[in-house]
Amino acid sequence: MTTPPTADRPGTIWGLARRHRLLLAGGLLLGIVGVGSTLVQPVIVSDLIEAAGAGDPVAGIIVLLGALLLADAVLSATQGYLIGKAGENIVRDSRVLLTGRVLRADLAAFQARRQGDVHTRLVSDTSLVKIALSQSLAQIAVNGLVVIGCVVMMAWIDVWLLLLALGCIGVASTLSLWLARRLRVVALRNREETGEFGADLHRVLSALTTVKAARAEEREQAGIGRLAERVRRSGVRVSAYASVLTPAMNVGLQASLAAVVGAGMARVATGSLGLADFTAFVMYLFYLVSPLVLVFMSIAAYQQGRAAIQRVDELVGIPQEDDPPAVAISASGPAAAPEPVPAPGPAGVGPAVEFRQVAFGYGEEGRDVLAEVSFTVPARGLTALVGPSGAGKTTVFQLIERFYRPRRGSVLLDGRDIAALPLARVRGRVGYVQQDSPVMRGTLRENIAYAAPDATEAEIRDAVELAGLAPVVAQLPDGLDTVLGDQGTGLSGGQRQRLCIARVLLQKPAVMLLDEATSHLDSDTEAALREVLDRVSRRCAVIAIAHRISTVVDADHIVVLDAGRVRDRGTHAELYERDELYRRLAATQLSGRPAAVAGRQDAAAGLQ
Ligand SMILES: Nc1ncnc2c1ncn2[C@@H]1O[C@H](COP(=O)(O)OP(=O)(O)OP(=O)(O)O)[C@@H](O)[C@H]1O
Repeated sequence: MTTPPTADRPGTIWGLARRHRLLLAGGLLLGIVGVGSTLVQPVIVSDLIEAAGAGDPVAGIIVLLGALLLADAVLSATQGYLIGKAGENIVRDSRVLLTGRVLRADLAAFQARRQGDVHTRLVSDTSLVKIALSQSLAQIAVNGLVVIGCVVMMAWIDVWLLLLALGCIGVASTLSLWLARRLRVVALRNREETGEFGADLHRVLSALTTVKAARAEEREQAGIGRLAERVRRSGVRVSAYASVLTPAMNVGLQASLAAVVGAGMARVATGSLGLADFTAFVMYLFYLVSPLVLVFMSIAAYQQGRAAIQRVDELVGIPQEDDPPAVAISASGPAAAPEPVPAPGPAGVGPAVEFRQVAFGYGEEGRDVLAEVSFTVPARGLTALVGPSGAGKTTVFQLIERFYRPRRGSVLLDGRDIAALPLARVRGRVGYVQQDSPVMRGTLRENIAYAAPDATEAEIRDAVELAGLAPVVAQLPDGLDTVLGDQGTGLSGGQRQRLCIARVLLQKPAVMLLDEATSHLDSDTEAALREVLDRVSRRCAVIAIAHRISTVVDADHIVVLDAGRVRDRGTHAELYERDELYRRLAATQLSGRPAAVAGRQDAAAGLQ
């Protein structure tokens, strides 16, 4: 279920970095000019020594040296700013890209991942991407150039002294490169473990009341503490490799400095090397030290960043919900534009939803949760879906929303296979009040208008009124502008259900799905809401999963699901008469009352 690469999906983080190549190149260019001004300084100092020794005027040389030092500082500051800006741009782009990929991810692929790990990749791994792609690479490039320049100038002054210096530095460099490679491995492990830590924290915090009620705080703290300890251990290993890297280089450099000073002084004493040249050589060696150390430190940072890039890239590749392509591509080139999606038929004509021989299971290998399910839902009226727990009722709704695709058979909306319809169209025509009444942090108004952000104030108030939410809003200090906490804290379960119903009413869908949407309501509120649904069902199809007999009795059609199969269809009276499972459900699960009483009352209700 992957979406082919498109123009707005560059594929990798490197693609994003290329978008900011101008800034990166500008920064690099300034860095290179700065390198030039750095490299020329020892030559000028050498000239200064010679001029001073010969008694020539030195003022001009001193001014030139001062100007070079100033230029060096300005260039280095501007370079740092440009590279930093490019880095921030890359972080923003990668976060926007990742957010889009995650929001449009195939639901099964998304659910297979740990949510906290996704969060870690989005928030902290993207920050490391910046360090790798902008700062580290720029440091490696600019400081690498300084190193190369110094080596060239040193070779120009005295090749033998250079070979001596490089011999000592070479050993240290080889060791440092090996350390850098090891560092990448441990850094990747550290990122993975940080992801696991985030995932577990997310698991616990999203079920905090359950943790408290189960008195599991200590157990959870200990478990998360163990993960934190694993992160600490791999983090310490990262620090160990990173901190050995610089001293390893330093030792090599100091050894080479000692060797060069010893051998160089001997050469100066014999007169085979001039003092001015020797001074310039030693200056280049000093200039080499910190860029070389920086190169290796940047390699270390880059290796850590690469681990993050790998994780970010992997998340970018998450399978996407497949939308039918806008233009079909055939072997002979682009085919004609796709058929236009027909507008819904006139009132009451044709079924709103139809299941044709649908089989479905979660995951590639999972068992069939639905098998050969066929039924139709008229364009108007209330259709109830009943069946024992686990029969597949919610799954039916998820297929209508096209959260998942059937393994076999087809789901039709307005007579069209939803597999061929644009997702936005399917979800625009279907309103879904979910079982767990999801409400987000934000105001009541934002939550209600979530699926219809352009709704007018009057429309919002109508929906609030219809959903029976008006008395709740009236009691809240800021009315519709009251801010709700995460998962809608601040509202009761029943109030959240009404909010979700208002949200869907505002959307004015052609098909309204209600999954246990009235289970938390008291009987008065439910009766009022049933009247509303009755009215709504005169202008659209309402499909309700209900355990309450009151909803089922009123339904125009009832579909009985059992173990993923349609067992029977009919009205309450018909089913009560002929279906043993339905009678049992009506007597126990549907009513929650003792079988004998429920049977009497329900039969009476059904025969009304
Ligand atoms: N995301 C999922 N991944 C794997 N299996 C799932 C998933 N969701 C549901 N199932 C399985 O699919 C079957 C049908 O679940 P479904 O939620 O559709 O039942 P239901 O009839 O709505 O049950 P209830 O009345 O208890 O809500 C169950 O056996 C369940 O374990």
